[in-house]
Amino acid sequence: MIQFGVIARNFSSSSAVQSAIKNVTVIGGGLMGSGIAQVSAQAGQNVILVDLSSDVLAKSQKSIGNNLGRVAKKIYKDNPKEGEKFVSESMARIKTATDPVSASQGADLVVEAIVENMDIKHQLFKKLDAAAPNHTIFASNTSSLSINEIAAAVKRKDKFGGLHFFNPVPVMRLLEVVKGAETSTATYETMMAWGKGVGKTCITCKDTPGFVVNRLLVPYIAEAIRLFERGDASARDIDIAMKLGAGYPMGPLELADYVGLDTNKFILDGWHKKYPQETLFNPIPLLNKLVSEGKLGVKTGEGFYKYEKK
Ligand SMILES: CCCCCCCCCCCCC[C@H](O)CC(=O)SCCNC(=O)CCNC(=O)[C@H](O)C(C)(C)COP(=O)(O)OP(=O)(O)OC[C@H]1O[C@@H](n2cnc3c(N)ncnc32)[C@H](O)[C@@H]1OP(=O)(O)O
Ligand SMILES: NC(=O)c1ccc[n+]([C@@H]2O[C@H](COP(=O)([O-])OP(=O)(O)OC[C@H]3O[C@@H](n4cnc5c(N)ncnc54)[C@H](O)[C@@H]3O)[C@@H](O)[C@H]2O)c1
Repeated sequence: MIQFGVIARNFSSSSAVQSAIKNVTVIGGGLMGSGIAQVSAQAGQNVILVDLSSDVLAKSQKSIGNNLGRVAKKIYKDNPKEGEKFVSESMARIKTATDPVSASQGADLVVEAIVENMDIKHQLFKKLDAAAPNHTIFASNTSSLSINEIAAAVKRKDKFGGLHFFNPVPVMRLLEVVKGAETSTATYETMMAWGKGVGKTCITCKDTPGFVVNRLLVPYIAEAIRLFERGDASARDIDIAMKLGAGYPMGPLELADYVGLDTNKFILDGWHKKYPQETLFNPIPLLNKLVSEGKLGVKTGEGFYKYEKK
């Protein structure tokens, strides 16, 4: 059961975000960007959510509205009127745009949550670096790429770091705050204060592949897929084992479907290339087969499991 009491407590302490950041531009209005925009707005931040596609933005605004409703039902269960006010005021703080440059002109913080592709992230940050105010902090929500390597595209390396949220953002209470080699202490402290202010429990780590959680999740999920591929156990039993045996809310194969098998494959292939001697990161024929057949998990209706189309 999700501890909404914790979210409520975080929310109340975050309603006056105690940091230098008031205006946040989130670039990438997909799964993660929409969640980051939501938690920022509900903590009182002014948010501009940017995506290439206005269709994506329209879909994301709808899902943000629905998810705010879920949060409101928990926090204001005895006062629905207040709940409606919470939702409408939070939604009013979120603007959308398709031009990242103009959307970053007034930003104190830009959080990037676009496609996990180094070249595309470089192109975006290079463009923003030349246009955004000098004080603006840049952060990437990347799952698996190096913060230092992404920062190579900008001059403001002292104002660049990692803010790694977890899916689904409104529910997962962790935020990994990553200090790059040249991130200044002031930037790091501002990111930590902002993360706390939007209701997250912040941990910090160096710029190491996968930071903390994914570095442990990658081998875990990879080994679960190999266990299934060898026929040692069924997908269902593997997932039940980890839910009842290790207390996880989702089993590894369920989680792989939830995050997306293409994302899993992308990360594994990237780390195999970077660490060819590490057998834990070896390619997995079954994963490659599912991805090649377009069975990407929840987002396509089938992965290790079949899902009803919503
Ligand atoms: C091949 C191997 C190598 C590669 C492997 C790579 C793996 C790692 C890398 C993957 C890629 C990137 C990963 C990323 O960088 C880091 C991550 O995000 S890792 C994933 C972390 N997340 C999890 O582990 C999720 C675990 N699951 C859960 O916590 C829960 O199942 C759930 C998702 C919260 C759903 O909860 P349930 O109880 O099952 O179902 P409900 O639907 O009832 O939801 C419960 C409760 O939560 C509220 N809620 C759910 N979703 C949202 C939402 N989107 N917004 C707001 N609220 C939400 C909902 O209100 C429910 O409460 P109720 O309404 O019932 O009162
Ligand atoms: N999915 C997860 O579980 C998860 C969790 C944590 C971090 N991440 C990371 O967050 C980032 C986004 O992941 P996601 O799952 O939200 O992906 P997504 O595909 O749901 O969303 C990405 C969005 O970025 C948009 N986009 C792509 N290029 C763009 C550009 N140049 N300018 C503006 N918008 C652009 C796309 O239109 C898309 O809507 C990735 O770096 C990923 O590694 C993902």
